[in-house]
Amino acid sequence: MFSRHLTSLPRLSRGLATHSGPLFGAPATLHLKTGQSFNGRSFGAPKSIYGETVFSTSITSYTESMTDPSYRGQILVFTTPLIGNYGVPHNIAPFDSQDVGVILESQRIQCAAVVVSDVAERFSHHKAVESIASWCNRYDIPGITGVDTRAITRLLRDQGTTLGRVAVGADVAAPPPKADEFWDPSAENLVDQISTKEPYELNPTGSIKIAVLDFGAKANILRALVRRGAAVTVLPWNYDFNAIRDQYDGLFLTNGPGDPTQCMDAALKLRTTLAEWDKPVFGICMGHQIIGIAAGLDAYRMTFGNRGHNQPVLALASAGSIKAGRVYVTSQNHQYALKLQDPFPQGWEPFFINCNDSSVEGIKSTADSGKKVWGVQFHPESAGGPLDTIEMFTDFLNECHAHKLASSTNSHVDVVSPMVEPRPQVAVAAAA
Ligand SMILES: NC(=O)CC[C@H](N)C(=O)O
Repeated sequence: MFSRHLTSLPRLSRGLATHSGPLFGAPATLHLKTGQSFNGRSFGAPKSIYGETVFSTSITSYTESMTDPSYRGQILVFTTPLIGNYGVPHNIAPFDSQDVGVILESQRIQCAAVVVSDVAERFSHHKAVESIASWCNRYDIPGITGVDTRAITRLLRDQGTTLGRVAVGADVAAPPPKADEFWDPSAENLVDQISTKEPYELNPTGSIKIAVLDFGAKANILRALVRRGAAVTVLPWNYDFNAIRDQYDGLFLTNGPGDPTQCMDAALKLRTTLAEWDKPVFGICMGHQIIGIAAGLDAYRMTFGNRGHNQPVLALASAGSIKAGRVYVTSQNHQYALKLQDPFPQGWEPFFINCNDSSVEGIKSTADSGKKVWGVQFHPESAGGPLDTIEMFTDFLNECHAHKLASSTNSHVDVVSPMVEPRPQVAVAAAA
């Protein structure tokens, strides 16, 4: 099977990369800190790397997953056996204030390494310009293929997310690393490494002003706001938003990598915001965890987290487009979650619960709290789909418009209508 892939290398000439040396074939081994090792073949960058080994049950969208900044520091095991069959698109969208400059979730591959059962070198898609191996090579990301990803996943599911090392080439012959040699990305503030260093604006002429705290934003979150007419100011994760909050109609907190308790600075600032500011606030994944911590909930580390595009969540309350009692299929990528506690902090209630493991999937301010604040553990914007909950962005912006109207003398209110996500437009423009 492996040799079949070698036959399609000429196709790489359409790509952007130049390559020195073979993209496939060197021996490679995945070592887990718990003592297990899996031998396969290397693809992408021929280098060894440490990381946290996690698995994703996504069937498609490896390009979006690999560019998701929340995967920073992680060795990503795909449970889907064949990865790479539709190649990798050109990841540059024409930059203007309407969009975020890329068609994937960020400008580069963010995960530390990828683990695949059967990587496809022969790829086919009208937007593809290179193979996953070529792409990994350009971003210096190692991959390992030809390993039993089902066995690895079952291990990770039983023993939990585990530190690992992908050893490539000469390192394969070396003994496995000792327990204290493994690098733990969660011990670092990964958010600080990835968040924007300076504020910047998108769509400055938009009809409603939204501040975004960037914990490692996926591009499609910014697109989802801009496409619905928001003027977006993206701020560093620990920016003193309270000093400028009067300029904005709403606050959004993004996804981000690592342990949320590394971002206590942001949670404490947000606690002040929530106490003193009554405009709408919406957070996704890391943003939701920060809202929860600010509200007085605790975050904990799950055994193996939830990663995939097929996570069912049950709505416990109705708000905007979300109806209590319905199950929504969602995209997720998280290792931490908010603890379900009874009673919930005053003024807060659970919003969603995971149908598989009963973890908290969302919280919201109660109707009598006088606030409009929501956090969701899943990704409503999911670029890889499903889009069951995408209209939560419309709901958020409509609440911002309504609040703006209520606090002004102007009687006209802009209303954002539910919309079909025009996601492919950006990609078409890039490919043309
Ligand atoms: N996608 C995210 O924002 C993930 C949040 C956090 N890093 C976690 O793993 O739980």
